[in-house]
Amino acid sequence: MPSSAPPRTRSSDLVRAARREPVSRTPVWFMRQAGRSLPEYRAIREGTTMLEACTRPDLVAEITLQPVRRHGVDAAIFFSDIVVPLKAVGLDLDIVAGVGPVVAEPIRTRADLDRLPELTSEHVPYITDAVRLLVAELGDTPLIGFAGAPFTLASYLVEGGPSKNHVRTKALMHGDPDLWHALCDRLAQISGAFLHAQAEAGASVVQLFDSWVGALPRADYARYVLPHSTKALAAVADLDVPRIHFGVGTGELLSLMGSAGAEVVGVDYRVSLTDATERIGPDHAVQGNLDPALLFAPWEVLRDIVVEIVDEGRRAPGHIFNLGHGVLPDVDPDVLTRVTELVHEVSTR
Ligand SMILES: Cc1c2[nH]c(c1CCC(=O)O)Cc1[nH]c(c(CCC(=O)O)c1C)Cc1[nH]c(c(CCC(=O)O)c1C)Cc1[nH]c(c(C)c1CCC(=O)O)C2
Repeated sequence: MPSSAPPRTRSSDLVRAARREPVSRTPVWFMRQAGRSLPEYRAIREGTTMLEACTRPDLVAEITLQPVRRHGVDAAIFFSDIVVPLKAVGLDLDIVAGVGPVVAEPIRTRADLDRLPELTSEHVPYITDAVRLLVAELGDTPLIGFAGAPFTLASYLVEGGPSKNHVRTKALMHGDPDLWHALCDRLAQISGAFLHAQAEAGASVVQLFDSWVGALPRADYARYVLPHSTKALAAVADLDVPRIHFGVGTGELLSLMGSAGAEVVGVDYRVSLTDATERIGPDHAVQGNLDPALLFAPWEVLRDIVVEIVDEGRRAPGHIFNLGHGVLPDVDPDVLTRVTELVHEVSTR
């Protein structure tokens, strides 16, 4: 199997945990560890829009490294956004601070699909450049590449922006299944190619974010989502990189998500790791699942909860410690450092 990931990260605890191999201690990283919780991030981002920052390899590399230096986490997550590949293929969209991705003209008809060509690595030279810079800097620490999953991307494209109820998305899915599948097939190509570009340039692990898929019942997930997420994950099957698949509110979907092809299933904080492991089965590692809101709780309380999650994780086939969703912007970053140290301390084998 051809491997593009740097061989020196092969024996890292993160990669080993993802492969359900023994680790020296539980690896930990935090979704959204780079970003507004860090004063050094707010300083470096001043005067640059989010999407502009994503196209500058020097900025991307520096922002990606900031939380690794500060917290001593076991992985870097590439600084970018799930909508960057959509912008790269020419779609008119922006990331509005405090709101999220906003699409100028939503995609709702077959003709609209023409505005969404397939992605090749030529669309994203700044991504592969940034990955190469990072891999050189990171040494033994793995870099996690990522993409948005077809459902979550489709939701932004069909709604035109963030949505609470995904009304237009669900109406399209059920009202015009052919168009839905055509849209998601295209998005699976784009996400898969985006993951492939990052892994080929040196990312050691990839994560497919299906953040909003918890809005669906199992039957709809199986029919309208699973084949497309499977295609996106299969796009990196030729590279030696473990895959993580995560969504929010996915308690009812966990077993199906496990069948999409990833080695690791991300678990949000609504389901215990013990229950999640039972649902997903012995062939997958799990990632999670501290409630990001609990980072605001008194340390004595937080401490016990972190220890409990580490203990549950030790009984799972493999465990990567993380939050159950992203870091909230106003969290005290010192708490993240303390959690990292605690996970390492109590899990050392
Ligand atoms: C749904 C989703 C998006 N983007 C992403 C997801 C999936 C993860 C999740 O469920 O949280 C993925 C993402 N977005 C960002 C990262 C960077 C790496 C990291 O996790 O540290 C990652 C992995 C940077 C970002 N992406 C965004 C920011 C904030 C913009 C800024 O700092 O100016 C960052 C650091 C913008 C963004 N982009 C999106 C949202 C909801 C927002 C926040 C809007 C806001 O509250 O301002 C879409």
